Amino acid sequence: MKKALVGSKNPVKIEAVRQVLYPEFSVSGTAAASEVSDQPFSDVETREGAVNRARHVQKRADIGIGLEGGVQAEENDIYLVSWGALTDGTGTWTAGGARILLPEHIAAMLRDGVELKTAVDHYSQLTDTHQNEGAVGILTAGRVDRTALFHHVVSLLYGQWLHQTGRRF
Ligand SMILES: O=P(O)(O)OP(=O)(O)OP(=O)(O)OC[C@H]1O[C@@H](n2cnc3c(O)ncnc32)[C@H](O)[C@@H]1O
Ligand SMILES: [Mg+2]
Repeated sequence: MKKALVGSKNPVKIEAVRQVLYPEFSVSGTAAASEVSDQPFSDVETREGAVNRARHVQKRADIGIGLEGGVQAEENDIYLVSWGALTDGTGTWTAGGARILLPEHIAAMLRDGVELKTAVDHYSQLTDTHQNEGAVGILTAGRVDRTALFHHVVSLLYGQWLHQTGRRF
């Protein structure tokens, strides 16, 4: 079986990739440096983190996948953003996920330098939300959780790869 390696140990990221790639690929995750801030603060930085993670892990698998969460400011608002990258060593494909407005209480903590996962745990009075429903799950009353958000991103990545390398339309 071909091997896909995810550049993270976060179970929600690995599960999102497994849902899309298994059984065509075996799927596992390992720590990989994003080489960006722990809290990426723009689409550019978040995308770069995803690409770096994917490239680092691809050397140990057939395809490498990087998924990165971040935030992007628009006027006075801050949005949660998600980016993904897939590389097979010959090319790299990228895609972004849905974005959602962060409540002002969370946005204010981010402006003070607090990491999103800490702000969301504080806001929700829960723990380890980033490895479970995620900010998006909390903010949508469970309608869209973090696995579902990354699932969509991974489908976009895998679909692009099939389209351009497998010539499937
Ligand atoms: O172990 P890794 O793969 O690093 O997983 P992570 O949960 O830290 O996720 P990211 O590094 O991709 O996310 C960057 C920051 O944004 C936070 N974040 C992003 N999306 C989130 C979400 O849906 N819920 C909670 N925190 C989120 C995350 O916890 C980090 O503080
Ligand atoms: Mg992280």
